[in-house]
Parts: sequence; structure tokens; C-alpha cells
Amino acid sequence: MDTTTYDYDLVVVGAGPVGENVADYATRRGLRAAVVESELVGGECSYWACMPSKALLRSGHALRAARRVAGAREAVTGSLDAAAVLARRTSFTDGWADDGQAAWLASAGIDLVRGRGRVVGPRAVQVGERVLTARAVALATGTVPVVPPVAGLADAAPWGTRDATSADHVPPRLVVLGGGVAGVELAQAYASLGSRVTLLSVSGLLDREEPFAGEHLAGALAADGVDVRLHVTPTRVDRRADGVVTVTLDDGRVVEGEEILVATGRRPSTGDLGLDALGLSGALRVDETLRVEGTDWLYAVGDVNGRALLTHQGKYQARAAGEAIAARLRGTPLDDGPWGAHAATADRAAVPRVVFTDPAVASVGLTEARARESGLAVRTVEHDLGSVAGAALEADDYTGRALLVVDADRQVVVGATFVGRDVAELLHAATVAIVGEVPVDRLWHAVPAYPTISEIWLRLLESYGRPS
Ligand SMILES: Cc1cc2nc3c(=O)[nH]c(=O)nc-3n(C[C@H](O)[C@H](O)[C@H](O)COP(=O)(O)OP(=O)(O)OC[C@H]3O[C@@H](n4cnc5c(N)ncnc54)[C@H](O)[C@@H]3O)c2cc1C
Ligand SMILES: NC(=O)c1ccc[n+]([C@@H]2O[C@H](COP(=O)([O-])OP(=O)(O)OC[C@H]3O[C@@H](n4cnc5c(N)ncnc54)[C@H](O)[C@@H]3O)[C@@H](O)[C@H]2O)c1
Repeated sequence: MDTTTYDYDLVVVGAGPVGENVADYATRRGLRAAVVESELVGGECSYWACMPSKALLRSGHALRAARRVAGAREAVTGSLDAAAVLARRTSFTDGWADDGQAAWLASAGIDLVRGRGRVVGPRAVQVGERVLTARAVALATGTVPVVPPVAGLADAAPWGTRDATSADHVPPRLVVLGGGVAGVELAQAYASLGSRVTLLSVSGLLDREEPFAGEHLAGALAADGVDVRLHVTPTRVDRRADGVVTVTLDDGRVVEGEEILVATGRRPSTGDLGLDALGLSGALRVDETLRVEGTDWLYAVGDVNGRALLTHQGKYQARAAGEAIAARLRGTPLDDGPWGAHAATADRAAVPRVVFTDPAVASVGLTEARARESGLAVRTVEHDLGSVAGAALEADDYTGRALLVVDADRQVVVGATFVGRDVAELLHAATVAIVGEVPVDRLWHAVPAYPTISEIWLRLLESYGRPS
């Protein structure tokens, strides 16, 4: 029995969406919690990632939506008002001020300690001169961007995603490095705002998704005027005296822009947390309750554990971790078996992902390739999304595709991908089917309303075959 007196039951390092939720769920179960934050309460997502990037995209999507429908198309005579879009974006960041979120923490009974946290021993976090002790510590410090080792790049004052999401102007030309989610979303956002965008990727687009997702998106970006160059390697970057950035590619060609955005991935923000001294080097390995393996007091939740770099999935982990910490400290039963209240089981089975481009890419669970790699006997069914009545009504030239990955042994859906405009809202049905392990035969009784885009489910089931 530990009779030590601690300042808190729980100290959370990092007040992004995940840290806030770990503290909230633990506090709701009666723990005394503090969060330590070195920048803004709300983290990357609120100020430099999810919210501003989606706000930058939304106006362009609305304009394109009107242009796709006869009758509305004729009413659209102008282009986007970039200044108004940037102003709307700023409103979604609360002007990069965290008063509202700090006030929410206070209202939830959670102490906020401003400063950089460092773990200085088991159950001890130093912030400035102060050492906070706690029965449990949760790291929710997120990630930092990776800048690839391209000659001259670091000296060319590149934009990171923070610069792109908080910019106060639209560069005439923008070079985007990276064909992942951040690269494609910001390439389309800036193209809609009037930049001439060149997107460079050493790989294809969205390589971790079904191959047709990147193919559809490449076509759509090209139609938006983005110069998409895939499987190219930048070898040198220079910023000339006139301010123009030049990027030399391995094929000898040179591309130019007023700015270059680096969106080439992220790594866990663990660099200065003091973990080496605790014998924890490299990636943090966590169990199903997000507790760091080999410890009984340290947790790593959200982006920092590298499981799924997504706000909603990190917040899901936070709900499990906050309650698991409370259960352990209060001595109440732990429910950490598969799909238990204290286990982040969905991290392995059903992570929903949405790329908020036009067309959007919405996917959950396993791709066909991942399912086969993991040894499942799978059957896939694919269908043209544009062929359902709801899609034809949505836009005159609706194009898209949908695919289900079915575990042929268990007869349950293990993966789904939808590509098309406004498909993000289709995704949750697939997530429910996967998490609920709903047999394919039963899905025939889940009737999609007519005429909605959800009728794609019926078409996919028809392709799979009606139960005999
Ligand atoms: C451009 C872009 C767009 C994105 N869009 C989406 C999207 O649409 N949907 C989605 O689900 N995800 C999106 N993401 C991912 C999303 O931003 C992250 O998954 C999410 O922010 C992770 O939350 P977190 O709390 O784990 O980390 P963060 O939000 O990174 O928060 C970590 C916090 O910890 C603080 N911190 C770090 N170290 C310390 C320390 N030593 N002491 C004190 N404080 C510290 C940081 O200041 C920060 O506030 C996007 C990411 C990017 C880059
Ligand atoms: N809508 C969303 O949910 C959303 C949006 C943005 C970001 N995010 C999250 O943020 C994380 C980071 O996103 P990201 O797009 O930065 O990373 P990513 O890992 O998804 O993609 C990195 C891309 O950069 C390319 N690349 C790597 N080195 C390169 C180089 N030297 N030159 C050119 N291209 C190079 C890769 O081939 C890849 O296409 C993602 O894992 C995602 O989960 C989510």
C-alpha cells in the first residue's frame, strides 16, 4: 500500500484534445488532476491542424458544390474571396487564444499548470522550478513535424503545416512536399484560394489507403489546377535573393514557388520529456489501457504513442485511459479485455479516417492489402458511387467509388472505403458495422433510405451476393 502523499492523483503532460480528455474522464471518476501545457490549451488540432485546415477547405467545397448543379451553377459568377476565407478560418481558432478552453478546464475542476513538463522520476513532473508529484502520469504531448534531409530545405524558411493553417496571405505559387493527408488537403485548400500549387511526393498519394483513393484524388487535384508529381525526390532546395524558392528534383527538373510547405509526416513529441533517464528510449509501447509497458504509473495517450494520429481516436484512447487510471487508483474492477470499457480495442480494428478533400476519402478498418497481410481470408466488393440515385442528385457529374473488405470466414465487414464528394457522413455506418461485427446477412436488413448516397450499401451487398 503506497502511503506517500502526492500533489495530485494524476498529472497529464500536454493539454491537446487528448490530454484534456484524459484529465476530464479521470476527474469525472473522482480523481484530482492537473494538466501541464507549454503552448495553447487545445493543442495542435484546435489552432493549427483539424479546425483551421477544414475551415480553409470548406469554402472551396461549397463553391464547387454549387458549380456541379445546373441552375445553381449559373448563379456562380466569381471566385473565392480569399480574405473572407482566411477570416472565417481565424474565427475557428478563436484568434489563437485559449481563454475559452482554459476556462473549460477550470469549470471541470482540473488545474492548469502553464510551462514545459519533464518527467524527472517515477510519479514526478517538473515544470519550471516546481515538481508536481502524482500517483499516475499521462503523456499526451502529441507529435512534431519531420523535415526530410533535403539539401538546403531547412535554410529555405519552409512553411510547416502550422504556417499553412495560420497564414495571413495566399502565396501566388506554393510547392507542397508530401502526398499524405496533410499535403493533399492543404494543396487543395491553397489551389482553391488562388495559389498555383505543385505537389511533390516521393510516393503516390495517400499510400496507406486503397489504391483507387489516391488515383481519384490525383485526378481531382489536377482538375483543380494542381501540378501533381508523384514518385519524385527533391534533391535540393534554395531560396533565391528575390524570395522565390526553387526545388530541384532527381529527374533534373526544377519547380518554383513563393513558399514551400513541408508536410512529410510527424513523429512523437518525446524528445525532451526526460524518458531516457527512466530507461524508456525509442517509441513508447503501451498496453490496451494506454499504460506504458514496464511501468505501473505512466501512460502515453493520443498521437504521442503513434497508434493513430487522429483527434477522434486519441480522444477515444483518452476516455479509456482516464477511466482505467481511475479504476486502478480507486481499486475498482478493471475492464480491459477486448471491447472492455478500459481498452482501446478499436485502435486495431476500426480507426475511422477522413481526408477532407473534394472528393473526400473516408475509410475505416483494414484496407484489402492490410487485411491480407494480417492473414485474413478476405473477399472485396467494389461499386461505382456515381451510379446511385442519391449521388446523381447531389451533383451532375458525381464520380466516386466504394469498397468493402469482408472477412470471408466470419462473414463480417473488416474494412470500408468511400471516395466521392460528401462521403464523410457515410463512414459511421461502416464503423458501426465493423465494431458491432454485424453479419453480412443481417446488413441486408439495414435499409438505406431512397434516394440517399447510402444506397451504395445495398449495391455493395448485391455485388457480394444475397444469402441463400
Ligand atoms: C494539418 C493537420 C490537419 C489535421 N487534421 C485532422 C483532422 O481533420 N481530423 C483529425 O482527427 N486529426 C487531424 N489531424 C491530427 C490531429 O491534429 C492530431 O491527431 C491531434 O491534434 C492529436 O492530439 P494530441 O492531444 O494527442 O496532441 P496535440 O494536439 O499535438 O497536443 C499536444 C499538446 O501537448 C503540448 N506539449 C507537448 N510537449 C509538452 C511538454 N513537454 N510540456 C507541456 N506541454 C507539452 C503541446 O503544446 C500541445 O498543446 C491533423 C494534423 C495536421 C498536422
Ligand atoms: N483529415 C485528417 O484526419 C488529417 C489531416 C492532416 C493530417 N492528419 C494526420 O497527420 C499525420 C501526418 O500527416 P502527413 O500528411 O504529414 O504525413 P503522412 O505520413 O500521412 O504523409 C507523408 C507524405 O510525405 C511524403 N514524403 C516523405 N518524404 C518526402 C520528401 N522528402 N519529399 C516529398 N514527399 C515526401 C510521403 O511519401 C507521404 O506521401 C497523418 O498521419 C494524419 O493522421 C490527419
